[in-house]
Amino acid sequence: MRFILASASPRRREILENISLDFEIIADESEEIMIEGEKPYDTVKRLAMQKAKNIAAGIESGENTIVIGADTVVSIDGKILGKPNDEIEAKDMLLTLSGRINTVYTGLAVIETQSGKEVSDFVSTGVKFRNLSEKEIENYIRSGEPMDKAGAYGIQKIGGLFVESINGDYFNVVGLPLCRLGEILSEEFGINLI
Ligand SMILES: Cc1cn([C@H]2C[C@H](O)[C@@H](COP(=O)(O)OP(=O)(O)OP(=O)(O)O)O2)c(=O)[nH]c1=O
Repeated sequence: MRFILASASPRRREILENISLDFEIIADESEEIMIEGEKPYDTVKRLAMQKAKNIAAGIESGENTIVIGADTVVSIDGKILGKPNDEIEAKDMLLTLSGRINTVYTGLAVIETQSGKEVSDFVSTGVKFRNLSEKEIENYIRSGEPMDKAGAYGIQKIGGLFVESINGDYFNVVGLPLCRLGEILSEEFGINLI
């Protein structure tokens, strides 16, 4: 079985490398469009499926291939926070997150090329931030870390200094809900990673 991760995210890559899965990376470059009023779990499932489908469409028939797509957003106050467009937006996001609980949603999509079977799901994790000072937010933005991350933070690096606790799967916050992925592969595709 051939595995393809349809993602440019180094975090997702690392999570799969850590379980010794033999996989290739083909990133989908298509635009991620937000739809007003769409629920965060629908957004992440839709975008994960878009990424997986775009890559699966380019796979030549031959070896049976599993294509995995994922998409992550942060949600707070009923609003979806994607990646910040600039440092001002990053600061706004971090001020909003300070001292409160946000919910991270990651959508997963798995496609098997030979059967054409498609499965998608999502996982959510609550993340509690301690109070952040203006100086800490400014220093964090200066580090460059927030700019390519949903909600303007990365729990796995410097952003971990802000996270008091989480409720749910840590890997889901980083961008790939590993436990759910293993379950989907086993239950829906008969593939056991362990
Ligand atoms: C909340 C949070 C997000 N993130 C990252 C995960 C994702 O890489 C990114 C959200 O952007 P995504 O659009 O989900 O993914 P991506 O653009 O990095 O990669 P691709 O579209 O090719 O799959 O935010 C962290 O690394 N740590 C965190 O704590």
